[in-house]
Amino acid sequence: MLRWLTAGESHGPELIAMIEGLPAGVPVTREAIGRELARRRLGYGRGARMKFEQDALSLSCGILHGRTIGSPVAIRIGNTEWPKWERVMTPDPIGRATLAGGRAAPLTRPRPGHADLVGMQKYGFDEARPILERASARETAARVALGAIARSFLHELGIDLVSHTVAIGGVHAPDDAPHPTPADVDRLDADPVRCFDQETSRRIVERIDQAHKDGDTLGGVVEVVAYGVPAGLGSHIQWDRRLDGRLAQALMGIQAIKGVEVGRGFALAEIPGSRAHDEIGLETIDGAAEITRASNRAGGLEGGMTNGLPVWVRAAMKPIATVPRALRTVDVATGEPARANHQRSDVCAVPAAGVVAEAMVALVLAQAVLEKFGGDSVAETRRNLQGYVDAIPASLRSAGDVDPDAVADLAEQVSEQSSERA
Ligand SMILES: Cc1cc2nc3c(=O)[nH]c(=O)nc-3n(C[C@H](O)[C@H](O)[C@H](O)COP(=O)(O)O)c2cc1C
Ligand SMILES: C=C(O[C@@H]1CC(C(=O)O)=C[C@@H](OP(=O)(O)O)[C@H]1O)C(=O)O
Repeated sequence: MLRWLTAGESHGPELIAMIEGLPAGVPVTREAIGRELARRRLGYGRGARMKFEQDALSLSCGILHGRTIGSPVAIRIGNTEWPKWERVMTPDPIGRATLAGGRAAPLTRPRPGHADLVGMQKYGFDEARPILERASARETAARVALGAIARSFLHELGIDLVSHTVAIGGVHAPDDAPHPTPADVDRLDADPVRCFDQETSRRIVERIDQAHKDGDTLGGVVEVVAYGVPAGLGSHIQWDRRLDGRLAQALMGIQAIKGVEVGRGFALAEIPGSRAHDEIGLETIDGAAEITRASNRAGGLEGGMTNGLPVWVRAAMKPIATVPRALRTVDVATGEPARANHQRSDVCAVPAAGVVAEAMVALVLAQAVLEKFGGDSVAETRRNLQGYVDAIPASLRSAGDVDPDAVADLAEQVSEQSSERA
């Protein structure tokens, strides 16, 4: 079983990530993980901290000469901000009274939308510091590091992922905008908001500038597409084995993600079945008849299982909770109405959330691959996968990838449906 955990506070000395259950032979280097961590720091609209803090990465165990050896992998990501926080965040029982104000001042004005208030209520604290430290999305650096390893494993099996920004602050890429493939990752990462459509990107940057001027924050929507995923990961047998449900939890488990969509998700609820599903056809390819699909509105998942088409999921992020034009709250120290704590913050972290979403999808897919195919070495997993694919009878063979979404087609159907309703 592939399982992973993270530990660490936002302003603590380090984040720690651990993953167990990977086969031996997965290529892993500091450079490759470092590249993924750097991608997570990208994005127009991120706050001051991203400019001066680095992810100080070290690989503690489980990797020898650039490959996993089958034992647990542990990763350490040092917070280079630590020296400034060493006293405030010390694990030693120094007593709060010995700390002066500034960074050490109790955070008694909980921010609406963050974990502050409910965390204080639940864990019995009179200020938010012990809550926000772990609720902070600083933790996502640890997940991205783990995701980099999962990606590498998937890549060995011909599975590759890409993520991109679909919308920020109400500015959407057109439904018929082309979809990126893994070959487009560099181009996407070079874009200030990781959006594939240049005109949308330009308008999003303007929108972020406006929010910044207004002392406001923004959310948005990201999409992850995984190519080369074999049919049959996940299962229809029990609710908790459905891969769509597991992906939804993994995405919803990212800080500030409030909605998840599989394939055309919500749009499918608007149209009749005759227009919503991916019709099955036959095509002769190299002299053999193969099963084809006219579209991929289901996002590569039917009955909780992958169906051999690209897996396609979206996640909606709420706006950042630390709004510069601070929201109304209560100062729990005085019992008086107040404005929420605000020091510094991202205006928008949607592009980074896309990279985190990619990592979470990679981890869940790697877990599902290992459940189905097992293997103590990558070579064994590959053999098992190939054996399974080869054993599918000719009459059930699929032609493989189609266009990932047929979005334009569906958009047309949705607007037809709206005009029918009107
Ligand atoms: C990559 C990323 C960066 C974030 N940066 C900030 C930030 O700078 N300030 C903030 O208040 N929230 C930030 N958030 C969101 C908070 O972590 C989130 O609002 C908080 O955990 C509560 O959300 P929840 O209700 O989903 O748990 C960020 C989230 C992500 C994914
Ligand atoms: C540090 C990261 O993100 C942080 C996530 C975050 C939050 O509240 O979620 C708040 C901000 O931190 P601070 O309050 O110290 O300015 C972000 O910078 C990171 O992504 O590496």
